[in-house]
Amino acid sequence: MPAADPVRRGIATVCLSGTLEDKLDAAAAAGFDGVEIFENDLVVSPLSPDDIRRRCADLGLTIDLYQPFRDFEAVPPDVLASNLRRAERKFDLMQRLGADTVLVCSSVSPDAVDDDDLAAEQLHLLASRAAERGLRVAYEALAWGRFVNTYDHSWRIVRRADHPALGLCLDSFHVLSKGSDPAGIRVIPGSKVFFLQLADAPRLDMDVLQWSRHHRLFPGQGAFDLTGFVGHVLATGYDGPLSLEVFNDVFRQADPHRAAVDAMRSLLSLQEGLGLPGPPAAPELTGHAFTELAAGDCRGELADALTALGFARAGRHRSKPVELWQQGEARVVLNTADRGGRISALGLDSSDPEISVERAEKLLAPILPGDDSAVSAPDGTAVLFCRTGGEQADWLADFEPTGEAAGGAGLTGTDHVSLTQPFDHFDEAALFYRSALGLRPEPTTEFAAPFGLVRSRAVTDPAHRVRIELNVAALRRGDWAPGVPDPQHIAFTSDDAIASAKAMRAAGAPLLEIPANYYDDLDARLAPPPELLADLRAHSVLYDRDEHGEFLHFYTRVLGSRVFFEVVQRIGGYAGFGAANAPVRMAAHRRLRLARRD
Ligand SMILES: O=C(O)c1ccc(O)c(O)c1
Ligand SMILES: [Mg+2]
Repeated sequence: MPAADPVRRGIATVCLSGTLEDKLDAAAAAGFDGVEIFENDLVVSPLSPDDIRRRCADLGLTIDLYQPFRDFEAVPPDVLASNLRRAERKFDLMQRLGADTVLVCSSVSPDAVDDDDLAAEQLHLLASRAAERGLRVAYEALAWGRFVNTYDHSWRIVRRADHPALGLCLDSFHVLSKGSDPAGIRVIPGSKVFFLQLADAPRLDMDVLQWSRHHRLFPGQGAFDLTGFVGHVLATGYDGPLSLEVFNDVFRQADPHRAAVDAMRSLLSLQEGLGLPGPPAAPELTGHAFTELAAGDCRGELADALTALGFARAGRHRSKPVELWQQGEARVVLNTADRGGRISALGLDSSDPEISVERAEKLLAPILPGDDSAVSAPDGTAVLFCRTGGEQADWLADFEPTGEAAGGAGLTGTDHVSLTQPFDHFDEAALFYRSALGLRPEPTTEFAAPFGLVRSRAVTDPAHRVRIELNVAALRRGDWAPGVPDPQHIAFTSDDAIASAKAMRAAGAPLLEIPANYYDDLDARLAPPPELLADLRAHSVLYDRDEHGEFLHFYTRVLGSRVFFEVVQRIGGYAGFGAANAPVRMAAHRRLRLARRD
């Protein structure tokens, strides 16, 4: 980031996997300025507090917070005495660490009583003990605190305690999970906000402690309005770090270096939303230029299928074993140098490809070795920014036209690309596409598929010219699940799906058969007009409808091990992906795999 960047960025060690050393190394490598040291990470470490202090200094990290100190306030005198003794030992430790602020979270103890005056009096005492050593106390209302569980309540107590070494820790999760109005934060003087912790989360209707301890996400990955929240906090004059505190079961197991980069990307993207210095604005993405398949081991099968779908091999790469297949504006590139039968690259048209790459790089996307117009997405798919048909940098110029003409089956372009993500990188991928590419995430949906729940989230440009659908098994898949491993597909657009299906079937396309039960159920649920239902049934075309419009779509069989094609027709403003029909497709693919094995 430029030297003028005024924002300090921090991360709590609890966000990352591994030992304290692993966590500190990862935070520093990702460019964080500071850390919150989580008590358990220190207690299990063989490093002395002095070692930790030195190590952080060597890594260029400040220790911005020591946390948490629990169950302190509003207790009978004997408990208070023992709590103060506990606090003094932690103050000793903080002085050795060189950390000047301790987080005290609101009590969940059965010893505590519902008495704000007593809480304020005892926190005042704690703050004066801290002040004697040049330390400060940041009081945080846990959403499940026994008596104090909203930020406004914690602020009333801090105001009543009235000690310069006592302030608030505001944590976006506790405020937003309770549905509290964060605008009220604006009345708190910035000098009394000692610390700001940031976490996003999916909207879940569940016990708030469980929600917090297992499902927090980095900003931009969940459903909370973090930009609005931080805007209110900054309006108070708060000038401390933006620090992430994310308890998440997946991140706790993930490579900490990778998770720390994901975390940093979330803060850089948040800064942009706040109008703070950041990467160049995202150029408009204007369409799917092409989708590349690594086809070295299944070129024949893919070429036959594309031919039957009405594509022609329109070009041959001038220097690489790569073919361009085209129909209308739908383009598939078969790269026979690479194997795996997977989608290896997304070619996206950008109004300014150079700026698109520069932005993605600033948002920590790895530039692809050997191709400075491409970055690597979290699942390893290359994302190339291009300008189809432009005067400069037209990627099509790399292809020698073959003169082969498309038979044509009514396909006009690419509607979307669907990529199943590795379980551990789904949230990272959604944030990557949102931040680095400037796409917008749609709400997360879930559906029950034959081999388990599937979670799905699409990212699109505002005009829906680029759509990328990200899917993941909602739970880590067991060994049994025999569905297509990590399926991926390219969906092409047609103005008349039924006519396209007819033409493709006549040309011998390997289309997927849909069982009669589906059409009986469709009739019961949506009652399409009888002639339409008969056409859908006759051609194995699936159907969906919502308040915006209608959707007709059909699929090919799986080609190679995991890739297939879809044809879609959108009528009116239908913006979904026919999620209700996905289990039908999955079961049909499964049946074919079994048949192939026999
Ligand atoms: O889950 C907890 O106990 C916990 C601890 C410290 C925090 O800052 C917090 O937000 C939650
Ligand atoms: Mg917190």
